[in-house]
Amino acid sequence: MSANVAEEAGDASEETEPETALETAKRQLARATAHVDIDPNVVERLERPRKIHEVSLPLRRDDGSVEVLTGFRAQHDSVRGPYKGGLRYHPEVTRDECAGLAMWMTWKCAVMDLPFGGAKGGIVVDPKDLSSTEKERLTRRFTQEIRSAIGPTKDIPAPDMGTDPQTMAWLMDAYSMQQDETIPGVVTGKPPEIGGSEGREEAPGRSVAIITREACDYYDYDLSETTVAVQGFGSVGANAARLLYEWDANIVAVSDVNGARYDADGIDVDKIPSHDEEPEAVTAATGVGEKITNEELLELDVDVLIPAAIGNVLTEDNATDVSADMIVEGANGPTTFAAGAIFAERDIPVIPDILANAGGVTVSYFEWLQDINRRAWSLERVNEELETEMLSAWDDVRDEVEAQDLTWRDAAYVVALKRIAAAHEFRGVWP
Ligand SMILES: NC(=O)C1=CN([C@@H]2O[C@H](COP(=O)(O)OP(=O)(O)OC[C@H]3O[C@@H](n4cnc5c(N)ncnc54)[C@H](OP(=O)(O)O)[C@@H]3O)[C@@H](O)[C@H]2O)C=CC1
Ligand SMILES: O=C(O)CCC(=O)C(=O)O
Repeated sequence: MSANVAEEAGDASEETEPETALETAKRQLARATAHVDIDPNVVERLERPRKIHEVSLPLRRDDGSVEVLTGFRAQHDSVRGPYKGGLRYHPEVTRDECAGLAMWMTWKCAVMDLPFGGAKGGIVVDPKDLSSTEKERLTRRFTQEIRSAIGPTKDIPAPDMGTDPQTMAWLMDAYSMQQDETIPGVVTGKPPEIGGSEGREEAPGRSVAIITREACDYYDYDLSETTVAVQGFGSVGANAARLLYEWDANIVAVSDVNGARYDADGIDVDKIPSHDEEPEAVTAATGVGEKITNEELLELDVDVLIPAAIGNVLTEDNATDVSADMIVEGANGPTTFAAGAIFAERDIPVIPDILANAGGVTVSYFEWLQDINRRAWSLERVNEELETEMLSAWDDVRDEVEAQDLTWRDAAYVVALKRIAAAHEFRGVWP
């Protein structure tokens, strides 16, 4: 273990409370700044979001009753371009979670060298409790409430947990109606029929698969002999699992919210519907391996573990029991700061979310370009350009890992912070 890593691992023993995404993001930032020459005033500015919009959302239910829900849009930093990031519908959304996720979007866009800053939004609601018409009314109301904060050159939402291309279509339509003109570039992740990009839905999972493939190559694993466990079978998890399966990896476990399916001989993941095709279908898939819990999946003795569902699943409580040789983060923030330190101490490489799942925002950028030019790209072109961008980001991060003997997360932060610091330097942050 390197001196840097050993020093960082020492912090783990003090962790007691569960971390919020914002706390994890701030601790990660503080640790990474030690490895990059950056003005402390810029760091102080980056420790907090620039704005958080909080809105009340009256929702008329189909039965006529009314409920008032809460929504957020956190905007972290826009020095490199308009704010960019997903919109999440989930019962555990909080102000701090949106702030932490917005921070991660700033780093993610900078790691990929995209001309965007970071944002994230959310509504505190269980989307499984909403009918389609309720979800549409809620999305239109949210758009109405945040209309002055978003726009193609201001802040561009996209899908995240609990939202999908249809949600983005409603958002685009509501915004366009308010502005009295059709403005496709206000959101990405729309259906291709209204200016969305081919390949956007599969993109975060595709990038997770590409980065897993590169990491296996780097650590000398033959992909066809690599065992992989994937938590979550949604936009990220299912697409990553399916592509890795197509590339001959041995997917031994996949999961949904209710539990996981495990087969040491491998699972044909094409036979299981994704969350989008049918929620909770993994555990319902009879005849596919044995049923285990999500907690057991995280501790399976596999080559690669891909947490691709929710945040904070790898904590100091289970980090010592994780038996995977490598972790590739499909979800945002699946590893707490304390767990990250334990993995560093145990020499388990963790390829961070801000690199691994960045294919989503990268194809969102392609979509934004297509909207500006009013010209669609073919799926083949999208996937080719995504591959190029992912390999270039992988090389940038790997170079920092090797140059400074850093963890993969610290190295990705260094790549991002150098670019953000340079932009702040040129633009000037002080009045
Ligand atoms: N969509 C995107 O563009 C991007 C998403 N991400 C991140 O990836 C993660 C997953 O997002 P996405 O794939 O879009 O989400 P989806 O809503 O498409 O899928 C989520 C999946 O996780 C499962 N799940 C939900 N809650 C739990 C839980 N408590 N324990 C275990 N599994 C659970 C769901 O199961 P079930 O079917 O049973 O509900 C489903 O399989 C999030 O962290 C998101 O921020 C990152 C980059 C881009
Ligand atoms: O596509 C985007 O703009 C953002 C996707 C997202 O929210 C994420 O990468 O976490």
